[in-house]
Amino acid sequence: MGSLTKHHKLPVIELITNENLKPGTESWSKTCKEVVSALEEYGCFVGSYDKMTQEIHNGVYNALEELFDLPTHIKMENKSNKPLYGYVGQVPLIPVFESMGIDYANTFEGIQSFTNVMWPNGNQGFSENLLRYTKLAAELEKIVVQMIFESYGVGKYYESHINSVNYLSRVMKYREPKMNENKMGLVSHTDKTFMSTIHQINGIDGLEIKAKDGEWFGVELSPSTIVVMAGDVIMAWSNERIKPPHHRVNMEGKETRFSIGQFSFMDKMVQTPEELIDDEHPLKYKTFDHYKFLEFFSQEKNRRLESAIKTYCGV
Ligand SMILES: O=C(O)CCC(=O)C(=O)O
Ligand SMILES: [Fe+2]
Repeated sequence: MGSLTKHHKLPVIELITNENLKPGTESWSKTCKEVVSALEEYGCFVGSYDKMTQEIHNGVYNALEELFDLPTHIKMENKSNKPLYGYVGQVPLIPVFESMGIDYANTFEGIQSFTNVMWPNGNQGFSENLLRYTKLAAELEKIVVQMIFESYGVGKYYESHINSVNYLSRVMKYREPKMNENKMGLVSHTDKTFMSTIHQINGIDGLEIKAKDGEWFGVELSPSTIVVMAGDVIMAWSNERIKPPHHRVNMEGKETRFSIGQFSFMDKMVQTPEELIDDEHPLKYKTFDHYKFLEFFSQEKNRRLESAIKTYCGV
């Protein structure tokens, strides 16, 4: 594992309800600039969101501990007909990693149908705890997306974009590595999403980001923060104004870590707005179907491409 640099620090952006989160205010415009500049520089930032309370955080913590304590054969019942949406675990390259996916994660029905597979007799506490977080994460992502659309002068497309977004949540456990075991929790990758949010649950850092200059740096996170990250699909949509950062999880010297990622996927064709195409930014991606892109990426032969999205629909 390469060493980490201290040259970079992920920008922390305060997102305060009733202050800078009201469209049209001066404070909103200032925050839009901070958000877009962080995304253009690092592809992600740390959002310090006042609605992300200790209570919501603790609720997710309890939910995840209870969930991962279930027997493996039950966790493996987490299946989906969408590619890469189900249970992941016991992978030889990343033995410490285990994860489950929850589709339509910000809806009652989505959480409920996941809960019913894990606990056929129901588990209301789990569902409630999780839903409070997934709704919040979706809300935060939508605010950030609105800021991006407005900043790039394409606010008129925001409503139709939001109406065709679905959220997949992935709950993740990285157990403490044993001696001589691979310490990598997740290998370097970019997300195949429009955008992602990541919340770290139990105070164990491990997320690392690759800066534009190629240097890797660690991210320190607290219970009230959520990392907001660009995926491959917003790169195509924005005609490469925003690029997804390579990131990984390193468990070297770490205790068991829990996190929850929430990933946005588009239900309609993804197209670069014509306003984002000009002489300086000629069109770089053809219009494409997000789930077909995911299918493409899920094939073994495409998993290690330099940029799956460029190969899939680059002009
Ligand atoms: O656990 C984390 O902090 C990151 C997870 C991640 O990168 C992913 O699920 O794509
Ligand atoms: Fe990721």
